[in-house]
Amino acid sequence: MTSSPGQDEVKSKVLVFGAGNFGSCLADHLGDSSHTVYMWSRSETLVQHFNTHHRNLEYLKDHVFPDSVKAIGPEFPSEDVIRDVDVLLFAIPTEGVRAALSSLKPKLNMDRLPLLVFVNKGIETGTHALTLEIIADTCGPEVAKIATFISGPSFAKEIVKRQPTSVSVASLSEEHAQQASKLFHQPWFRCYTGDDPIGLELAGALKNVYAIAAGMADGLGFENNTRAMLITRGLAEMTRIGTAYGASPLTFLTLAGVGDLFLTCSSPTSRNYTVGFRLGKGEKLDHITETLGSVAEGVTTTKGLKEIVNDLGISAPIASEVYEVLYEGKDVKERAQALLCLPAVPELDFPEETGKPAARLKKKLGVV
Ligand SMILES: NC(=O)c1ccc[n+]([C@@H]2O[C@H](COP(=O)([O-])OP(=O)(O)OC[C@H]3O[C@@H](n4cnc5c(N)ncnc54)[C@H](O)[C@@H]3O)[C@@H](O)[C@H]2O)c1
Ligand SMILES: O=P(O)(O)OC[C@H](O)CO
Repeated sequence: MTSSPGQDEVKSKVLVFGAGNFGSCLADHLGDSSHTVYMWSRSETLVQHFNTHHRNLEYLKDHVFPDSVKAIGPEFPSEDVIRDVDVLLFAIPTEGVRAALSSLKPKLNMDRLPLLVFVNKGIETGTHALTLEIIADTCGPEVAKIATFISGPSFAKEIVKRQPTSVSVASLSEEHAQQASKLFHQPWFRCYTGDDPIGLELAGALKNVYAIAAGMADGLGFENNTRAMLITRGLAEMTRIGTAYGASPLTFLTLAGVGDLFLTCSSPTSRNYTVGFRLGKGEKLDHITETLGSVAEGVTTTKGLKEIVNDLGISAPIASEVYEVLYEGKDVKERAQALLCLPAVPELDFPEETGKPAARLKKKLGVV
């Protein structure tokens, strides 16, 4: 596939934080589009091997990366490197974002901020903060207001094979959402922009919890009807939570919402689905996470989501059952049966009170 006419001809310097599946996949994607890419890893062995062989020792092992991608590390990137690039791309799990941004902040040139792109899909445990809030806490509201977020149905191992993929790109700043879209957009990686980063973040984080539920159902031996039920009722639940939070309900019908929910609830390529499937087969959570070899953000997000749902005082039966299995040691089969025995309710019910958490967050950012 050739590049589309009229795409961005300007070549950028990009620093990717995280050399896992998605960090290296996006480094490859941007390097392929002739941008200059630095990829930071905390592993010295990975850095040396990558720069010698153009391969990642730990993730996407079969893939050969273009010369335009150089690994750096294991030390956190220097101020010189950070101030020299146009784009900072964060592809590390949500639990690591606060520490990374705290190290970054003193090195940022606040008079000439780079484009900041976040692709993690999770809710922070303890604070139950979205990444938008973590950015505000660590780097200040001015940085959060221009931060951009990418989410959608996008398995790293398919992107490196140039399987046509589409994602949602959102920011409180339309200008910056456009910039991020322009940077990534290719015929095989199509970007659609939006202005609801809170909804996009919630959609990307929550679909991981429902992917665990879908995996559990498959692991227990349930078939296609059951998976379709979980996807659809999961979407209803995500939309109810997101609307109560203050996101647009329509965001849950985007690539970042139903698109990614479909993908991760129906494929063993999904790590979250795999966690659920293995739980459904009777394995213990600790053993699964120790042997998975990569992060499944839904596991920690289930904890943060529980607090959000409790604070909002709304019904989220599927997420609650996932929480009970993961964190209260309840039996998967017994919790699935409990879900099936819930009384009949109206199919569509939106929360009466909406918007408080998003309003609080926007106030923190100085956005009306
Ligand atoms: N893999 C995918 O297909 C995919 C697609 C879209 C979004 N994502 C999201 O991207 C994020 C990263 O996922 P991934 O697939 O690359 O995970 P991964 O487990 O493959 O790699 C994570 C990387 O982050 C690094 N890391 C972990 N904790 C860190 C910390 N505290 N500080 C700095 N670096 C740290 C690891 O060393 C590793 O390089 C997740 O939020 C995931 O949901 C992944
Ligand atoms: O492997 P998962 O479950 O983390 O899913 C990866 C991406 O989020 C798919 O879009």
